[in-house]
Amino acid sequence: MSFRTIEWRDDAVIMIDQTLLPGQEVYNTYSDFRSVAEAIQGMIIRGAPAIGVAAAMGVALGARDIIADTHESFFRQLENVCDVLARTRPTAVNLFWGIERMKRVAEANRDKKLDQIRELLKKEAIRIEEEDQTICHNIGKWGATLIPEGATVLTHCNAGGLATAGYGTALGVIRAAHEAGKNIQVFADETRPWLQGARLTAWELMREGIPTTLISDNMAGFFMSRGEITCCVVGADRIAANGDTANKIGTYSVAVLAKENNIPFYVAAPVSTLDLTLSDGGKIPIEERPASEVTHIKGIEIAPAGVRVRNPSFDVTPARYISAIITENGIVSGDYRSGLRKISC
Ligand SMILES: CSC[C@H]1O[C@H](OP(=O)(O)O)[C@H](O)[C@@H]1O
Repeated sequence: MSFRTIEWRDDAVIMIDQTLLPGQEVYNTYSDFRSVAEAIQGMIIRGAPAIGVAAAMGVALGARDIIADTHESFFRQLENVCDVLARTRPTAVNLFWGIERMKRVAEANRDKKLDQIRELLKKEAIRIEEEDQTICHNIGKWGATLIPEGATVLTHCNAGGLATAGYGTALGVIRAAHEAGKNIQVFADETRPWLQGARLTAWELMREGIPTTLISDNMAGFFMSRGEITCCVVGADRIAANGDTANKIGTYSVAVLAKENNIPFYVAAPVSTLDLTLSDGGKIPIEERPASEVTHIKGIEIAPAGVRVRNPSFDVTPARYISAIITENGIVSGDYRSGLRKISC
């Protein structure tokens, strides 16, 4: 990949600015938790696993800056740091998973000195980023077994290195199949309105010489109906206990079209994206983002001023449209409720 999505360096957090891609590869430095929260909310960094890492590093930055004479004061202020980060985006469960993991480390070491707790939180945040690399490679290995030689794989949004700590989930499957010499090619949905496919997925795959064709979202059905798509692989932001999956808006449409055309539709995600507390996808919170993301592209207005806009950033694909869910622990299909519970352990 030769880019870094996010990195802890010299007691600061370095992130590539994804709003400037593909035109500019710019790295920003963040020294406080509030600016990390703003980066998550503004999609400087985005993608479920990536914002989980960013939130964890934000907690570590916040803990470092807390001024407290007592543990009670420290932990009360740490709670506020976590709340600010938790309020950035509601759908990707990885964000809350990362924050809760950091809270557990702090709680488990409540008996230590404050500076020791701060150091342990920094190490945990770095560990989460490092673990994600391994997790995504394992997702790739499992998922590549589902990708036939010479396949044309359609993907939606960006579930790539930019959405994780570097290797990707859906793009991890694609990378692993490519690295295994399967001569695959990719059709990438542009993914309106934020254009993660056009701006990020195409950028990632072209850098690695993976043959990629960019299409507008409304073309996916056309190519499926003409037999040009072998399978679909997408990421996820939250997977309910029954397998219903929240992912970027438009994923549901791709899944229904895939079913209609008898094309396998796969979801690739780490087990940290599972939310087994939710029985089904109807309870997954769906983020609504600013109207300007729909009415403007790169600051250029493409709709009449004042037009009414809805901008749900995710939709939920019912499990019946999902052929299999690929995780770092293996592949689940069929009875998702029991399969996901087993694979999550
Ligand atoms: C492995 S990334 C999962 C998921 O996150 C993206 O959403 P966003 O770009 O708004 O953060 C997209 O839904 C990806 O599939």
